[in-house]
Amino acid sequence: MEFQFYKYHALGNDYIVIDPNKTKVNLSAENIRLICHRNFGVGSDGILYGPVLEEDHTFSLKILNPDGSEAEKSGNGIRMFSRYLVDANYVTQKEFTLKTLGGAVQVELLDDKGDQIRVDMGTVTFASGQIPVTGAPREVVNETMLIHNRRLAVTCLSIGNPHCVVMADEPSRETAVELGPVIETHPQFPNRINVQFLKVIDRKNIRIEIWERGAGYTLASGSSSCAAASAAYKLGLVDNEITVHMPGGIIKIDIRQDGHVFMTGPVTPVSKGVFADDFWNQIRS
Ligand SMILES: N[C@@H](CCC[C@H](N)C(=O)O)C(=O)O
Repeated sequence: MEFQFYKYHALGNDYIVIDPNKTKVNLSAENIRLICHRNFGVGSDGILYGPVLEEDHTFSLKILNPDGSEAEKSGNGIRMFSRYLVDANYVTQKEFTLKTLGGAVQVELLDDKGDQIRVDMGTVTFASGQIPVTGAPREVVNETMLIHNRRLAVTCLSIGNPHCVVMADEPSRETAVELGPVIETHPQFPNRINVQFLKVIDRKNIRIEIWERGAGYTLASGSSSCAAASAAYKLGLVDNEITVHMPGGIIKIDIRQDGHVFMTGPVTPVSKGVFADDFWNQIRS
C-alpha cells in the first residue's frame, strides 16, 4: 500500500495535499507537526486535507497549520486545493464551490489547468466579537497597541480567519519575526491571530510582510492579502482594486460594492510523492 501526498506552492507559501480517498491518516497535532517539519518531515506551511464530498455535492477541505492547529480559511490553500481538484480529475468545470470551516467560497479557474485562480473569499468583518478581539464590542479600526515599547496602529478583521494589520513605515522580515509572534499570542486575541505589516505604496499598491498564526513567517498569504487590502480600503488609503506585493510575489484583490473580496493569484504544482515506510511507521494511527 502506498501513502501518497502532493505538494503545491502559491508564491512560496507551500502546502501538502493529503487526499483521504487515497491515503488514510490520523492527522493528530503530533502527526501534522512531523509531516510539516522542514527537517524531520516533508516540510510545508500546512496541510490541505480533502476532498470530502458533502451531502449537497460540494467538496470540503480541512486546513491544518504546521503547529497542529486548524485554520478556518486560507486563500493560497484554497487556490492550491482547487488546482489539486483539477489535477486529480475531481472537477471538470471552471467554477465550483468549496467549503471550509470559515465558510463556503466560490472558485473560478482563469485558464484550463488552474495556473491562475480567482476566489470570492466572502466578506470581512471588523467587529471585535467576530474576530475575536477582547474588550468592549466595537469595530477594531486604527487602534493603538503597545508592543515591545512601540506604539503600533492596528486594524483587525476576520475573513473567516482572524487578522491584525499593523501599519509600518518599512515592513521587513526582521520586524515580522520580532513582533509577529508577540502579537499572534497577545491576550487581546483569544484565538491567536495572523499578522500583517503593511505599507501603502499608492492607491493601487500595497506591500506586506506576514507572520502567520500557527505557521510563522511566510513568503505570501492569500487571506493576509485580502485582510491587508481590506484594512487599507477601510482606512480610505486605497481604491477597491489593489495589488498586494509580498516577498513571494503578487496577489490581486478586488473589493466589490457588495463587500465581497475577490482574490486572484497563481498556483504551482511541485511534486507528487509517496511517504517512505520508515517515515510512515513514525506516524501514529
Ligand atoms: N497561508 C494562508 C493562511 C493559512 C491559515 C493561517 N495560518 C491561520 O491560522 O489562519 C493563506 O494563504 O491565507
